Amino acid sequence: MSTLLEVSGVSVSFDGFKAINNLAFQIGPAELRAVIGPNGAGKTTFMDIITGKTKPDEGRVLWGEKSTSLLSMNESRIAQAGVGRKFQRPTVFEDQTVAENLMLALKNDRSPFAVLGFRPKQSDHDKVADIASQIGLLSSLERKSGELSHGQKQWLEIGMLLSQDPKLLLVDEPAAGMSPAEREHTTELLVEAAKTRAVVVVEHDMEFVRRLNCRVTVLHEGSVLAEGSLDHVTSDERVIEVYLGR
Ligand SMILES: Nc1ncnc2c1ncn2[C@@H]1O[C@H](COP(=O)(O)OP(=O)(O)OP(=O)(O)O)[C@@H](O)[C@H]1O
Repeated sequence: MSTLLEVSGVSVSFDGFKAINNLAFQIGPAELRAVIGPNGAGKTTFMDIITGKTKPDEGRVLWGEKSTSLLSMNESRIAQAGVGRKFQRPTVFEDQTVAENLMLALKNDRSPFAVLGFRPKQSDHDKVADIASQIGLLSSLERKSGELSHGQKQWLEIGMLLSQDPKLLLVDEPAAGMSPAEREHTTELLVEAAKTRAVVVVEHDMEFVRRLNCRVTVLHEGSVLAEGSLDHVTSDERVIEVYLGR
């Protein structure tokens, strides 16, 4: 299997505390992966390293067919290279419609000035409709985003990221605060997205992780403690110890 992202030997310390410790992680170009781990395991720092927000003290982060190092790139270049990140709280433009939010994201320029002189082509409208259908918001295109439910706002933001066609999508706790029906739709959305790109989902909710039905990486104290199917990792004695404190 080819590799899209390869992290190896990565460590980072904050004031002498090793938040990431000799971390190794690989993901393929069309793969869904769940990353779990107790509080403070290093999940957020791991994503910060991939997106360039935090630079590690040592190690390698290689990207794409040419194994380009992401470490020499700043955050915006890493985003341009195809890394999209969805934070926990949705950050859509509440006064704009769903269609307008998607159109803005499509143009990859969120400044209102860029929109003033912008005349969307038919192909842009088609792409917006296509993404709205993927995220289940086709019938809500003309609604103001502020009127959407929490779950719908999360989907809209995922759609805004998808419209930029990232090769790797990092998603932080997508199921938090969602109703059971919304969680189910989110699962489908992420599984579908991972058919054509790599998707890494950081999640605490094990039921949600089970439904993703994908390979799971367990982080603990900044390293990979276990990796494999959810059944495999949850039957690992060390994982049980970390989660249950035994
Ligand atoms: N900028 C920072 N300065 C100092 N310590 C930090 C910084 N960022 C993270 N840490 C510490 O590094 C460790 C890993 O934190 P991180 O947020 O990556 O864990 P996490 O797995 O995402 O946790 P949670 O599930 O609670 O979000 C924690 O002990 C945290 O306090």
